Amino acid sequence: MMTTILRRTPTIATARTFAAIETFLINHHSFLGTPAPELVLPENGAVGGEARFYTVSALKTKLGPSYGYQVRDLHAKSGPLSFRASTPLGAQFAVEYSSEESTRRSGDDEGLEIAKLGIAKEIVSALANKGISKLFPIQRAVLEPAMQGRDMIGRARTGTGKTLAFGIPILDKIFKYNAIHGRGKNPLALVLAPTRELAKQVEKEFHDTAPGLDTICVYGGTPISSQMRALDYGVDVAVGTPGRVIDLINRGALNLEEVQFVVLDEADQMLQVGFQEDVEIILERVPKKRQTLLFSATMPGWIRKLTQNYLKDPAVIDLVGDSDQKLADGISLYSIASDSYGRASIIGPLITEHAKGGKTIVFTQTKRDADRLSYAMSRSFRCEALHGDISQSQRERTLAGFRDGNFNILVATDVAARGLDVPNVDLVIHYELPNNPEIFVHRSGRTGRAGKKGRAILVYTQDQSRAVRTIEREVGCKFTELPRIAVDSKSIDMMPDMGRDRFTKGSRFGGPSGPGFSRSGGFGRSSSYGDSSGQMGRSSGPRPGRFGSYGDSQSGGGFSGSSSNRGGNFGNSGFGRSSGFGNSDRSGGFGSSDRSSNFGGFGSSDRSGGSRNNNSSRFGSFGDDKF
Ligand SMILES: Nc1ncnc2c1ncn2[C@@H]1O[C@H](COP(=O)(O)OP(=O)(O)OP(=O)(O)O)[C@@H](O)[C@H]1O
Repeated sequence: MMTTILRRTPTIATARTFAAIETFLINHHSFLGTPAPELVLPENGAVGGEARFYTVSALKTKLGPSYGYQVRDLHAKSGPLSFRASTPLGAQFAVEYSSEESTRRSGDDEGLEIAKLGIAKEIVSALANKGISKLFPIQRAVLEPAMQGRDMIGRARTGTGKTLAFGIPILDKIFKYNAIHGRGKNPLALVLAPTRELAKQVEKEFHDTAPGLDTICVYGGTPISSQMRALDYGVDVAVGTPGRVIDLINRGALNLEEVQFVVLDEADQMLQVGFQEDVEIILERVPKKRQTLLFSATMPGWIRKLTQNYLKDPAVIDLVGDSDQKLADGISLYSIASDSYGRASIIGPLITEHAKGGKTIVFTQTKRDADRLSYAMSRSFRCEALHGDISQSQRERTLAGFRDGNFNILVATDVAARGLDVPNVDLVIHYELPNNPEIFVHRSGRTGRAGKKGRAILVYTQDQSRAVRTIEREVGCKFTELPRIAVDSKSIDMMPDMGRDRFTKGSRFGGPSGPGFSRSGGFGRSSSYGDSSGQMGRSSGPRPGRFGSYGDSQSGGGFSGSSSNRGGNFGNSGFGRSSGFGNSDRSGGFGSSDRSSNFGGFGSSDRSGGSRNNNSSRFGSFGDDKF
């Protein structure tokens, strides 16, 4: 109670605050049957005579320790003076750039000097502490329209700084807004991300960039109560995964009525079927008058059409454009053929040869393969697995250990494909073909970030060679073929089961090449990468061609371009609205164009409770543990 009184108290507390506290103490202690402590007014901090104003810090010093009460300021951190009590009237952000800056902007292709942009000093110095003093191209391109309040679709290659591209203008605007209106309890910005790890990373980048603002990251797999408490103290920015955000809304803990900025990071994934329903539930709670920003390194054609539902007159900032090359510049690509049995055994030699002591991420299609491969490799290397069936606390420990260099090889499902920014990942190995070209771009993009160089190696079976060419065409890249690595039977025996059942689920590239391939109804390997039980499909919405495979269809496997609606129970993987890309008229080629959802099975929830008030519950959850 006292905490609440003081938390809701402006930085300057009046005698009224004291009266409220006094009453509380008397009532509370009479209830306990103990004498109420005498309230000692602070000597310091009084402003003016009889008005008796006291600083909150004086109150905290005096009252907190003396009486054993926890006393907190409004939000966890100190902010600008005054308290924003009313609902804001909409964006009131005027940003002037210095003329010097304007000149620079129109000129050369050097990064803009952040210190000269009129951005809040705190942001400038926080960025400088991180060694960031000039904007990257996407940041430069986004800044002005973002500052003008434009909705936006932003595309730039992996590792080119998209987080700060939307982060800097939003944080700057919040600083300026708070300076005028004071700080409020409800967030002004909401950032949605598809995985917990990415949400955490984005929140950390926001926090590091604006330490004076309060940011929170909300995601499943962690106690909701602490997130509710933190929200109750008030935040400026909420970052989270959709499931947990909805939970918090339903529990009345997260109020989005004051949100003025919404970001969908990895927008093409956030708007894939499954996530999209959750995103829509959330957007219904956000004021219509807002600025919405969609960012990703990949923006398939369908997304542009879909965004009309979410964006008003968006500025499209596309630094990839029609360029054939969709990968980040510094990534060298290699491919290597292997048969299914031998593929696990060649990973070690590939790492030894190509990682050169740096970090490696090996991407598998299934959680089971991630576990098995990491287990098998752990006999010779220090490595760990990361996927959605691992407890959240272990996921966090694993990622932290990988970042810190406690081990250098991470074997992960596509839960790690998007957004993760781990320094010094020198090598990415696609242990199996990804489900679609977007995922290939994102997986590969875990290396070669922020101007650094990196390598990505695609392992394929001989009968997937057509699919490899298709990737080259779609991604605008060229693989350098590595010589086959001879594998002796002893090392295969050390990798029991690896590769034997790959095609019972998993990649939509490539035809069957190993025993254990089982197809149901002709396209059973329809892509779920969780082992999670699939739910039903849903028939709604005219989204074509999402079942296409781009396998080599020697065996008739390339199911291409069902014109179907969403969903269906295909194969053994549950939810089948996965992934085609390519033309539906190309049998066995990429399914036509659209919505290349790459995930089939619905994993269990990112939501730890709360009611779902919407038909999307029929899908089970789309939490990130589906990967
Ligand atoms: N202006 C800058 N100067 C130096 N480093 C920067 C700058 N902007 C961002 N970075 C760094 O570049 C790295 C990549 O940034 P970020 O993760 O935002 O990339 P991204 O474009 O979002 O990548 P992805 O598409 O994989 O999500 C981060 O480590 C970030 O701190």
